Amino acid sequence: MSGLFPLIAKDAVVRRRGKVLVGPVDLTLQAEGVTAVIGPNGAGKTTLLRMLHGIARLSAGSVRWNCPPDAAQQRQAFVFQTPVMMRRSVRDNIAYPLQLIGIPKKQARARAEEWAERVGLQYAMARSALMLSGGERQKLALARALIRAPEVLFLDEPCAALDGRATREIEEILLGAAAAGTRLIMSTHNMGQARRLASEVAFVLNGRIHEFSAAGDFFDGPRRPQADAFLRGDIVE
Ligand SMILES: Nc1ncnc2c1ncn2[C@@H]1O[C@H](COP(=O)(O)OP(=O)(O)OP(=O)(O)O)[C@@H](O)[C@H]1O
Repeated sequence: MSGLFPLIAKDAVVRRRGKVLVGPVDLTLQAEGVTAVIGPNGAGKTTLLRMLHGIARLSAGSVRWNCPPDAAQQRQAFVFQTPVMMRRSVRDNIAYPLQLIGIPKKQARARAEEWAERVGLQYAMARSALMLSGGERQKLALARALIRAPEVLFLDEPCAALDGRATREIEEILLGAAAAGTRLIMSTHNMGQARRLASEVAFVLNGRIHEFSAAGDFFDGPRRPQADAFLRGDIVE
């Protein structure tokens, strides 16, 4: 099986109702690292992630992985900002992606147990997923995404509205996934989180990638004035 990377976007544009939401974007992502997508509200971070993942229809340009699109899709997962829970147990929710690809229920449930333990949800396996707290829901969403060992995991604000402790726990899971070889591409409003996790930063403003740099360089001294203003907490439009 060939590598998924590089991911190459060329002049990629997502337009809806005559308005450009993202683009044109030229971006090459390599196999290594954790990419943080940052920028003000409404800048286009979510749309950019959806575009790269292949679930936002392109209006122009291209987004290509190093393998055919169907195969690439199978090798990725996406954790949405507000994950959808099935009205079933935590165990069934985590096991579901494996059942979808034909793994027998018993085996899928055994793997779900392993993942519940890794994300710290083993105590909640029999509970309805609808009863979980925000932090628990995110852990479930991560276990459900990681159970198929995706090569790439997109995350849209995985810690939005979580407190410090839940954020730390989620970050530990993410670092574990990255160490195990999953490529992370995530949006975040939390600059502390971007500093802790990211090896590279894409700064998005008005649907364009204004700056794409190694995280250390970006946080030490962004090249673009808008990025600098954003990091200082100014309102950037
Ligand atoms: N399907 C759609 N049709 C029309 N406009 C949309 C659609 N989806 C998003 N938008 C608009 O596109 C812009 C970018 O939205 P997006 O959610 O990508 O930004 P964001 O940077 O993720 O924002 P936030 O930080 O607030 O989550 C916003 O102005 C939003 O209202």
